[in-house]
Amino acid sequence: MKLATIGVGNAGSKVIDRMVEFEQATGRDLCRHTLVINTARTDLAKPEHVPEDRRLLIGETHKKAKGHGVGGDAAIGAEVAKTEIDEIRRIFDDVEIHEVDAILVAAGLGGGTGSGAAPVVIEELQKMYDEPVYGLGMLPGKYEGGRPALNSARSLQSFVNKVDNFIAFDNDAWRSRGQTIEEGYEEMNRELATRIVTLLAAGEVDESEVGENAMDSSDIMRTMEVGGVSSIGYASTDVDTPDDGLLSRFSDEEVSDMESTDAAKIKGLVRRAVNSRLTVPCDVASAERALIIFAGPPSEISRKGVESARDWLEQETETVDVLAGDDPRTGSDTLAAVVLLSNVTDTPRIKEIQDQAVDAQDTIQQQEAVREEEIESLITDDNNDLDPIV
Ligand SMILES: Nc1nc2c(ncn2[C@@H]2O[C@H](COP(=O)(O)OP(=O)(O)OP(=O)(O)O)[C@@H](O)[C@H]2O)c(=O)[nH]1
Repeated sequence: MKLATIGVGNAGSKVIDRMVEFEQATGRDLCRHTLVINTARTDLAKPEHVPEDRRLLIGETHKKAKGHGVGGDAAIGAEVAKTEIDEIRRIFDDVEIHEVDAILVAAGLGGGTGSGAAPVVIEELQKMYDEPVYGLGMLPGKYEGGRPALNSARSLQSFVNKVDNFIAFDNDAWRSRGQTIEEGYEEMNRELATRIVTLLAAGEVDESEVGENAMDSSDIMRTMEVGGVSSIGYASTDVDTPDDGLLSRFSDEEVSDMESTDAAKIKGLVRRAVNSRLTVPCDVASAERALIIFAGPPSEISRKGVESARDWLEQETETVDVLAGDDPRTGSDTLAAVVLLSNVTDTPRIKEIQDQAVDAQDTIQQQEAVREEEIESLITDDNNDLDPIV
């Protein structure tokens, strides 16, 4: 697939930056256009792989943002994006839309810029283009507290209603002990970039000289067209590509045994991808559609293995809509299986965030009411004998 990628806010921009890094390191060419949008000048300087002229600062003249971010206030994030929508639209004008199959908008949903501005950007993109717009959202950890949970629960509604498919990443599930927050985010962003690029870069070449089992962009888009929330599984293994003539040295029986081992390896890789940490933990059986991509040297991708892996996933997901195909990467020293579970409706973490958000909203409302009473009582004398000057 060929993508235009847009990072909104700090987390969204960092993930897009890591995607570009990963695709360059692995010889892929997924992100044909990149753009990052932020309300904080310092955060806008962080990406290492996004050209200077593809970074847009919004809210510089807003009385609260002033180029320093919106401090977690999603309403300001949305307001700033709406006010500067002409500027945002102008920067999209440079995107040669016929060169891309889809647009991906990434954001951390716990902050103010990502949660507030990204849905405004998505709404505009949907008006401007016919191509699908996908969302990629990082859900805040429970430990971050009520405000990020409230931002993300509300922003999730906007995202899912406006995008063609929303890929979720749960920071809680990916948190490791013994790391600073920055180290943790760095690792998460690399893991996420690996999954997204391995998935979406399949079928990026139009005139595929490779076999008929190659996954096509339209297959990926078909799996995602059901909308809702999606999760991604991934597993990889190192490969030792044998000499081409190696098999001829073995008997037919030996070759057949080796093929069964290869098939078992392929199936095992897919089981590992689904049973290890998904981008957002979910009940696999609640997926509406699924897709498996094998990225690696063609000689490592056993046909029998692909078929049995697909059969296995059909049973796990309880759906017949499971596609499996290759992304041949000759010369690659890894074989990866990436599994897209599209429209998963049973994701406990989203329920948890909503509960935390409702509690936070109640607390905020109560605190506001109490605060007004307390200020009133502080500035009023006991018998209310005094009047304000103006
Ligand atoms: N996975 C991941 N999540 C991050 C990272 N940085 C921040 N987050 C998450 O994203 C949320 C939003 O943080 P930021 O992206 O810094 O905030 P913002 O959207 O720029 O908004 P403001 O800072 O309020 O202007 C946080 O609550 C975290 O949950 C990151 O590098 N990786």
